[in-house]
Amino acid sequence: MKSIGETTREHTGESTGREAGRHLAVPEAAADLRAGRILLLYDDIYPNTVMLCLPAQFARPDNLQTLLQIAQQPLSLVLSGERLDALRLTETTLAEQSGYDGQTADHYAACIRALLHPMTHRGDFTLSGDLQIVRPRPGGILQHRGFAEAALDLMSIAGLEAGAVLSPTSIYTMDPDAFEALNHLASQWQINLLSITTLQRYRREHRVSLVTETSLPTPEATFQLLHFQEIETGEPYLVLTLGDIRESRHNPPLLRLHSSCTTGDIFGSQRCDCQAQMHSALHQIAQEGRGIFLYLPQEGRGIGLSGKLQAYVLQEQGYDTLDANEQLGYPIDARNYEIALEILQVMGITAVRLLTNNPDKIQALRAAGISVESVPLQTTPTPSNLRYLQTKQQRFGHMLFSLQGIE
Ligand SMILES: Nc1nc2c(ncn2[C@@H]2O[C@H](COP(=O)(O)OP(=O)(O)OP(=O)(O)O)[C@@H](O)[C@H]2O)c(=O)[nH]1
Ligand SMILES: [Zn+2]
Repeated sequence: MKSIGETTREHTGESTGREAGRHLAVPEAAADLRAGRILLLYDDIYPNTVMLCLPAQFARPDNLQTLLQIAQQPLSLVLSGERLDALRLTETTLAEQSGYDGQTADHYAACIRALLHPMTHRGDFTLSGDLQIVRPRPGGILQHRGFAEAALDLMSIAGLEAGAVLSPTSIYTMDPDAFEALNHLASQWQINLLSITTLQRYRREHRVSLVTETSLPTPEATFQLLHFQEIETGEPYLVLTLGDIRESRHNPPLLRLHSSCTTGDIFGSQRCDCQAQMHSALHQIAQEGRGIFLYLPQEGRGIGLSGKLQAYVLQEQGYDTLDANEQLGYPIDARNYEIALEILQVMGITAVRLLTNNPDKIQALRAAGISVESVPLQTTPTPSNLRYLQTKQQRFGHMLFSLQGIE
């Protein structure tokens, strides 16, 4: 008789049909969770209990009843450290303040819903009852091989709220008939399975996951919108694509790597030329009917909105954009393009025509083996952004031909 570990190491992790009770790859497991389905998590190397996992945001009396029926044990709720700190909760058991009537699915559902609700405060609960609150260790499954860490990593990969309901089954992976019992449980309840090793490998190999794909009609064109999410931080990376962008090697598509600029992109700030660059890039992609626009959460060249706005105050006192960053103790440019590169790799892009004036971006892509032809993205200088553009040209090395002849 094979142990769970032996059997799953033989297993490819790939799957064919959509029938339940299968061993899944991580993106499939994430899709199951997004569909509100329960997942069976098991450790295929270290002895442990097999765990049922449900996204907390989908917890309802009916699916909690299913968990209680399968496991016949009290439920646990994993919340992020940040959420538990906000609720001022340590690992403890608790019940809803009013209406507690024992271990029922209705009670659990109300309690979980309340704990997830952003307006819930510490005073709304009394500390009694049988919902076990679990705080995952920082760093997720890469730091600690536990179910709580696995569950919250999975929620982030799936783009779901950072909360998961866990319920231990009576199957223990050291039992001689564990594998048969696990498969029997999975097919009896139509639940798919995911091993901790599969998840850990995915986390080692990926920093972002593709959460949603939808379409986005804009004045320029109707783009395909891909929402990638950084697993560790939850930061969004939005990709607009147009046309067939595969086959990049022989016919490289236009690519814009656009660093977010709230003041420019949203309000049209004239301190910089970000919005003009954004519109120009989208327009050029639309004109060609083909290309990629990647919106990177790198506000203020990576120092964040607060830092950038403080830098603006210094610029009003005479500092240029580079010296203002340094004066505040920030690097002059805190960006890197590692996640953008991972996204391009996931999308199968090996050659691009990069819309930029920034030699660092060209260098970052070439260093990663992407063939890059640079396409200037020049805007017409305005009185408000001329000094900013001149600083970029003279001190950051940007290739800004539009400034030639302007004093
Ligand atoms: N710290 C800081 N960031 C700024 C300032 N003005 C714009 N930014 C940020 O700079 C980034 C845009 O960078 P740019 O230097 O305009 O352009 P680039 O992305 O380096 O290069 P291009 O591809 O040629 O556009 C965005 O993240 C903006 O929020 C500023 O004065 N200070
Ligand atoms: Zn800007």
